[in-house]
Amino acid sequence: MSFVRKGERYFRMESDLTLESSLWVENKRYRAVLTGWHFRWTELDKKNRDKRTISVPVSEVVGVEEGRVEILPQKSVEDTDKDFTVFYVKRCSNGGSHGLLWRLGRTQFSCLSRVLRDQWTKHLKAALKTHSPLRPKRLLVFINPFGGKKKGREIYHSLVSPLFELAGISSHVIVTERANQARDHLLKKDLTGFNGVVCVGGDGMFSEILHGLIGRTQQEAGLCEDDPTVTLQPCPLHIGIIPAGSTDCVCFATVGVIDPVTSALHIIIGDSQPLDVCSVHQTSALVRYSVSLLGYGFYGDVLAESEKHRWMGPLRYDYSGTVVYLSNRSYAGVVQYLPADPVLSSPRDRTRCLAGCSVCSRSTERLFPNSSDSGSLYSSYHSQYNNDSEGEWVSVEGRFRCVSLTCMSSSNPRSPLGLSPSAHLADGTGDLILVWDTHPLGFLKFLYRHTSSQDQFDLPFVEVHRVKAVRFSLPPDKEEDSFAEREGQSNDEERGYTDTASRNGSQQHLAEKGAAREPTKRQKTANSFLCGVCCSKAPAVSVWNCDGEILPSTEILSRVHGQLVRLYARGIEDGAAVQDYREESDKRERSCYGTSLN
Ligand SMILES: Nc1ncnc2c1ncn2[C@@H]1O[C@H](COP(=O)(O)OP(=O)(O)OP(=O)(O)O)[C@@H](O)[C@H]1O
Ligand SMILES: CCCCCCCCCCCCC/C=C/[C@@H](O)[C@H](CO)NC(=O)CCCCC
Ligand SMILES: [Ca+2]
Repeated sequence: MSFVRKGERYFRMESDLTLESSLWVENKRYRAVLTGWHFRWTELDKKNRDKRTISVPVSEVVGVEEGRVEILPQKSVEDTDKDFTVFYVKRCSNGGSHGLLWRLGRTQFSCLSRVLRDQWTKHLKAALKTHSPLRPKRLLVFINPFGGKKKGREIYHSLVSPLFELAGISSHVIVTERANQARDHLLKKDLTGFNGVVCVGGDGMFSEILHGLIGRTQQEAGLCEDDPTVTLQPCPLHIGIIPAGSTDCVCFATVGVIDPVTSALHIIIGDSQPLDVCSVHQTSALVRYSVSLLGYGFYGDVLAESEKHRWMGPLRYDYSGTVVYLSNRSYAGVVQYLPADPVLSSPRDRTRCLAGCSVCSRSTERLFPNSSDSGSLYSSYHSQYNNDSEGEWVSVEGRFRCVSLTCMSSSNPRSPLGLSPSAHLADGTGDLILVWDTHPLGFLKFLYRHTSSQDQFDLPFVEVHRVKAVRFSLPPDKEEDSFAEREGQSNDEERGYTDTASRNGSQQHLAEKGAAREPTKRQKTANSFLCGVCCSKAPAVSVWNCDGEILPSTEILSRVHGQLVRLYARGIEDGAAVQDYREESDKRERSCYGTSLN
């Protein structure tokens, strides 16, 4: 430890990264301390009995500038030689809902001397380098100018680019001129020097980036994406999502809010959230990848219907949802699945995957057993299939309202807890949700529960399984020309739950779930009303909705690839948990977390 005399005051340096001295903020004197992990300042006013401390984790410092600096509404620098400005992440409440909004906090400090100022800026910058190894230096940014409300360019240039500049990140920006341009660029062009890829757009644009990066990584590793048994190579580049689409489900489910500034700050500080990805194959050829929804039946039909009403914008999903619901369809199918280890977690354990999730961390340890530091993460990737004994496939057959597979919760503003509230972002499994054919009011109840915290799986015609892989096929009599049939013809089968039990090849299964029981009089009335509204002829097959794209195949095999990509995110921060942390540290040292309680 050394004490350095400067003027009449002392400041203390314990090592290269720690520093302590008096600093002034708006004429008030503070005791400021930089330890390895935190930068804290406490007011030294005798009347300040509470000793309020502002504490910012070094990993959440966005930038350190000499002088008195503002960046909003535009950058201005008052170049005084005893001052410096620290920018950092500041959390704001999000109206009580999950997920916290992040904003740029800024404090301008004054020192007694220029030497001391230089010490502070030097130490803070060095601490940043040491504690944030994944901060990007150079990013490749794709903007979809037509996504959502067509505000992608404006959002990037007014809200995101100034923050990147402040953080010293250089970016190469490409405004796309056609669909799949970003994917093709990532597949073919030189990506040397980039730490990550940022997509400004919605789920469709994210999917392009996902396909481009996964494809490029496998090409370079000499792996065949078509083979569902191959252990794919995780992508070395991180993906950042700046939400600017009409549906931003991946952003919502991984950050907790749909907010460009919050997402930009996660990118800047180099947050890293691994994400499971499902590969979807048809007869040994890769069809697509999915992260949020691989859905047959209701969700496929809604997407197909919504394509006819694109002019309605995001409202088309509500409209199409109503039309499809009223058409009261169910589909025959054979679903086979490979259960995940039930000891690790369950889709009905009522836990939530939040920032720092222990289930996902254990999965990281299993997948990357020899990596103590994130730099060597990919070199030690553990094969998911060759070392595990695969386990036994389970098969069920019957009529379904919908069959859905999601490898994350897929929470979104429409459904704040998502399709599977206890699913994990990075545990190497997906949740298979089977909704057996049922009466219309039952299905409405199932859908409605997605909008509240009521358990949508606690219904007799719904089951959920945590799985590693899923196969879907048509029952033997429906195998031929399924896609053509959907497109052109229809069969004469009548719909409705009353015939479910007799047609079901899985009687025992249904009996267990109670779906085969006789309808009540009230249910019969509702059903006949709804069937009057719906079309009497419906196709025998549905389509697959794969993250908002219709798949060209009905019979598929899907496999979950644990942690195949990494996002600049950290999972959903629970407002209550951060509050608890704040109160804890308040009790301990009367500090607050990244923001002043004043
Ligand atoms: N310049 C472009 N012109 C036309 N389409 C584009 C362009 N750039 C990207 N796309 C495509 O637009 C689709 C939708 O983009 P995005 O997800 O950003 O917006 P969205 O409004 O949420 O989309 P959706 O129409 O799926 O709701 C993506 O699948 C992407 O491939
Ligand atoms: C009576 C109230 C009924 C309310 C029903 C709420 C059910 C909401 C569940 C929403 C699940 C969305 C899952 C994510 C899907 C995305 O990968 C995909 C691409 O953006 N979106 C769609 O396919 C868009 C298709 C959206 C289908 C609804
Ligand atoms: Ca998962």
